[in-house]
Amino acid sequence: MADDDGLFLNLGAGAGPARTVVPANLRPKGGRWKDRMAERQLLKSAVWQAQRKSKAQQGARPAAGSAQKSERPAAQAPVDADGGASARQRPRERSGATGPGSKQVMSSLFTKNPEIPTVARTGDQENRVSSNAVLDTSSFEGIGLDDDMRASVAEKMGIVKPTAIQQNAIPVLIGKPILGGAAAAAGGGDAFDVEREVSVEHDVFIQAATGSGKTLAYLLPIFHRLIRATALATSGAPASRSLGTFAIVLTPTRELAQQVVETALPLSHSAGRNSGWIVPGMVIGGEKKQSEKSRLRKGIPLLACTPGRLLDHLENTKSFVVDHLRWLVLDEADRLLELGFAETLEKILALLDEKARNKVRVLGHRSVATSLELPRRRINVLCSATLRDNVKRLANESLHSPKFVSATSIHDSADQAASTATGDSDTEMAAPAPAPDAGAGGDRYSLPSQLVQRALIVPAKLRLVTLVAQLRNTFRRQPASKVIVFLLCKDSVDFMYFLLAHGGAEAAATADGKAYADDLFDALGDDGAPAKPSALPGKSGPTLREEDISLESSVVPGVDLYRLHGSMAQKRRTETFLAFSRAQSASVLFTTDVAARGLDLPNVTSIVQFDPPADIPSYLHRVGRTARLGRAGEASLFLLPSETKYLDVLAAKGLRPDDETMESVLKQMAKNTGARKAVEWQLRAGEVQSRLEQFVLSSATASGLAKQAYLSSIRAYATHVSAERHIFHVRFLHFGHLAKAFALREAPTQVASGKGNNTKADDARKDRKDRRDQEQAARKKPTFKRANDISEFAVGDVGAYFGPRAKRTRDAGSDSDA
Ligand SMILES: Nc1ncnc2c1ncn2[C@@H]1O[C@H](COP(=O)(O)OP(=O)(O)OP(=O)(O)O)[C@@H](O)[C@H]1O
Repeated sequence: MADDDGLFLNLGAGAGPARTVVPANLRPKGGRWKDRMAERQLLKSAVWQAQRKSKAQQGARPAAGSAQKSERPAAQAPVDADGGASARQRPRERSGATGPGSKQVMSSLFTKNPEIPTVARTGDQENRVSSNAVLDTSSFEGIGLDDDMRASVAEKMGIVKPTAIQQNAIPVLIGKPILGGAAAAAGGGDAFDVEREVSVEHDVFIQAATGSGKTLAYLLPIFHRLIRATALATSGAPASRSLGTFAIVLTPTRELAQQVVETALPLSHSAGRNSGWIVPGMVIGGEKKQSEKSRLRKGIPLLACTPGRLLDHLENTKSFVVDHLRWLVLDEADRLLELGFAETLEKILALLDEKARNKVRVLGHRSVATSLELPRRRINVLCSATLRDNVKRLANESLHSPKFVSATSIHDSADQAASTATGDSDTEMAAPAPAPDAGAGGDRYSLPSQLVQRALIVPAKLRLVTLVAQLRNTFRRQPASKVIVFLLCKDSVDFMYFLLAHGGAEAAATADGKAYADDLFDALGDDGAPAKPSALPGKSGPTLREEDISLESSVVPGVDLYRLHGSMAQKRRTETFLAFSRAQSASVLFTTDVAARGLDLPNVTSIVQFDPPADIPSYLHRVGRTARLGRAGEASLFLLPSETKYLDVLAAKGLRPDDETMESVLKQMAKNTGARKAVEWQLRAGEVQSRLEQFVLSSATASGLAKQAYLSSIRAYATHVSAERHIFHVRFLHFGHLAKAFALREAPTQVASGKGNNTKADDARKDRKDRRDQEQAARKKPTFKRANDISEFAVGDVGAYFGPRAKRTRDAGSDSDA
């Protein structure tokens, strides 16, 4: 007994009332009466649980059904002494625990959980050489970048060497000079200035891992050529904004457009006077069309925009001059297609082609607009981190004489490119460390090889506390971490943001006058760090305020919390995006997939996919927000035991996250309280959960948000793609257990009564409809027009594919730009 300083519940079968032995380090001592009371409540509940279990054991049967079948536990499954899930993974701790007189601790969190399947460790993820780093062996000089530009890129952006994709793409986009044939190539006009060298122009497909510098891979050559054209112009219309737009960059989201402009801004101030006129700007909707029109009238030589709004201006804005357009870049091409922009893209391409046909271009060095330094025709550039079938089709239909450029190779066709993951290139170039590419089903994906991926199988009841533990551990290990937590829907984002901001507040007088007086930090032993809630709830408790860009967390001390989703006002979205990007200190961004694609949020150290991604590309883009440009990064994926098969889906695409156990995360959280034994860390976890639940009970806003998040995420869960519905199916969810993940003590009645739940008949009907749709789609001539996913953004043409927006339950990260 002396060495057993854990909570001890003696439950001899039929041996009368349970005896509770409280160890010295856990015994309520001193402090406020409320703390002692809370502690006593916990102990009481443990005794009660133990007694129930003891009764259950008398008629115990083996648990039925595998976890894969259902998250719902068997009605009378035996309850393990230290929690079903953990005990099954650690047979030694489990052994003897259920016998009469054995040591046992009960927490409702650790009982009646489904079995956690064992996941094989891949174990080869640490210490990999990075695949998207800057190349030491190369230089911008070596790939022909203009001297002045090189100098100012180094000075203004601190960028001195190219990444592998830049090393390969920049020379192709700059154009290799060849001799002869100038007059003919130049259309016979202006022979005076037609010189010996004419570029061979290729459209370009740029495919590289996330965070490998694709944006500069196309921006640098555009600026290089415009600056040279300016420098060599001898007469004609002077270089100025009034010449109109020379390059258009199409992006799927407004944030991405904004990011392109931010990246381009320092370039426009490079190379002295020759670049000053190359002003980057954007039209993305969200502001008055009239003010966009007036900016277009002034001229925007480098225009970043979203597709709907571009098409609108092309059709309706007379002062939008594209006579000299030389580049059309489709950034994140795969996402543009997924969002259903295919038709819009087609119209844009057709309109631009038509406008170019009507324009007779006479080339020569006299003026910028006609300069031979620029491509003779419009160059289309497609950028993507994935080479999926739909993107390949778009490439085949929209690119002329294309080059497929990756970090390791340059090819003439998409199929050649897809067939070579690394090496085996048409053209020699520096080969970075091979990234884990996968090519199943003709798709090709690449991830930074230094990224460490983990999967955590967590029963529904323990999801919330494990997330809290995960975040606390991360910041304890690396206090300056930046973390992004991906969630399924905007309501979950609002709830988590609010809960983690206020849920650990030291004291709060709530609406009904009760005091919320739990001190989470005592429970977690935060080395005496005082809880500093961002806003101590006032009389009516805290509220979710639009004007707060960030809140200081009271649950994960010293950490600033941000949130981002498509239902936020555009201004707030922009401010949040910028604030989180610039944050230098510990911060967490809760977001939907609105932040998954293309956003360059510097120094993000870890990604937590608390809700699984909608599909594989989403997985790829989410985790791609870390481990950028050669930096280290880690990504963890939370799965329910019933979702374990998703690991096979990932493995089929070459994505093999390592297993991380929930216990290790929870133990780690409790470690600095001195808790070592299962009874201790489980008690800590139970306390955290219980206190978050108390907060939700005590705050009207929190409980409203929790219920809304709970209902919305169940609805969103039902929208998983049909191919994965055998894994992600509402039928597998245990609504009562899931409520705990939202700090609710029970499932809100709307769902519990079955209103929010799909019936078997509903599921069967949906399956039949999906099958019919698939068959219909298969009968049609293959085309890149079909969106293959439910949009996170609900933009433009999405309605045409999926019906009215109101029906969608995933986050409507709206980018409506039209
Ligand atoms: N040669 C370089 N040297 C140093 N930093 C660079 C270099 N090229 C790009 N960067 C920086 O690397 C970061 C990632 O670049 P970028 O956003 O273009 O990557 P990406 O490949 O487009 O990623 P994603 O696929 O996620 O959109 C940016 O902050 C950018 O400024």
